[in-house]
Amino acid sequence: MKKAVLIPADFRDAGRKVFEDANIEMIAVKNVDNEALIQYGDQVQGAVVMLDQISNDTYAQTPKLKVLSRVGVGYNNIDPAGAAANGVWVTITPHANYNSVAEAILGAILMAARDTYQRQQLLLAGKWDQGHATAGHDISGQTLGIIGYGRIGHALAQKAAALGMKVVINNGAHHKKLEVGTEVSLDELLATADYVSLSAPVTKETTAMMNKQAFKQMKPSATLINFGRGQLVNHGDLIAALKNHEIHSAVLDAFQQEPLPVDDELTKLDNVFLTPHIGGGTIDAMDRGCHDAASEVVRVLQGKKPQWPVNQL
Ligand SMILES: NC(=O)c1ccc[n+]([C@@H]2O[C@H](COP(=O)([O-])OP(=O)(O)OC[C@H]3O[C@@H](n4cnc5c(N)ncnc54)[C@H](O)[C@@H]3O)[C@@H](O)[C@H]2O)c1
Ligand SMILES: O=C(O)[C@H](O)[C@H](O)COP(=O)(O)O
Repeated sequence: MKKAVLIPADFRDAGRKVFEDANIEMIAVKNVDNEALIQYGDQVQGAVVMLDQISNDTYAQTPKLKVLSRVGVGYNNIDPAGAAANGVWVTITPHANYNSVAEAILGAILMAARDTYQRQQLLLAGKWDQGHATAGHDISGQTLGIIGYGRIGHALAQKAAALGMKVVINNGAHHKKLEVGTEVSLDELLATADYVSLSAPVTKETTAMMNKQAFKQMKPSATLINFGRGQLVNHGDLIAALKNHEIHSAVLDAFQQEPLPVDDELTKLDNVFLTPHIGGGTIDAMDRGCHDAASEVVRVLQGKKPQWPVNQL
């Protein structure tokens, strides 16, 4: 009997072709979430997952399921141990989007350096404010603090250094050999960086690591950039720090609650720039991600170990 997988409706052709070539049937649904997994639980051996939360209770109703393949890197929407306990691999696509995210962060820095978004808002409101005193800084010579020196952090460090930024890096307790930049303590990074960029995973240590205390340690002229996960930041403390001008601004692509409620306090501030989790969402990255995610499913359904598992069976 033909094997079947659950895919999101917008799954790209680059991934569909991998399934077609392996003669695997695709069942497309709007969101591959608990509801869809339960609905097709007696049919599918694999599923491609985006950012929907998958609960451990679901596996009781997915007897054939062997693999949940994430298009993306963060897997805080799935419990890898819970999946493994039910005989389900969880895989990610580590090569697909790190450079795209690094480019997006670089864009955020360049834009924040000139308050570009805020200046457009003023212009559109009829205020031609050329005010030189508040016209921002060159990024060359400024300090970028990178928290989380993995794939994204490394790519970002290279790009920022090439543009003349001073780069300081903190990778928690995991020391890494650096090609550019200097490893510093978290305290030093927060105190010296003009831009603090988050690219660490969500763990016990990193959850809400950017809190009231951390914002007080940052320079009042500094910008927080979060293209990691919303859970890294205490939402209420960030709003207070922005309102009280304890930090200059924030560029945010990830939020504690996604979608960000349209009436969230953040949306009312004029020193923020918000995007809907698009850091790794270029067409190129999604083509690579869908291709790699499908390849992982095919490997598992062919009885092989996946290339990029985040759990072990
Ligand atoms: N906005 C987006 O679209 C988007 C896209 C891709 C990834 N992400 C997020 O970015 C994160 C990083 O992605 P990546 O591919 O670089 O992952 P990665 O695993 O390559 O790098 C993460 C790095 O963080 C380090 N780290 C762990 N604990 C830390 C701590 N307490 N303090 C500082 N550093 C710590 C790790 O040692 C590792 O070097 C992902 O977990 C995901 O949540 C977001
Ligand atoms: O499709 C999306 O929502 C994202 O582009 C993609 O899933 C990125 O996920 P991440 O790499 O942040 O885990």
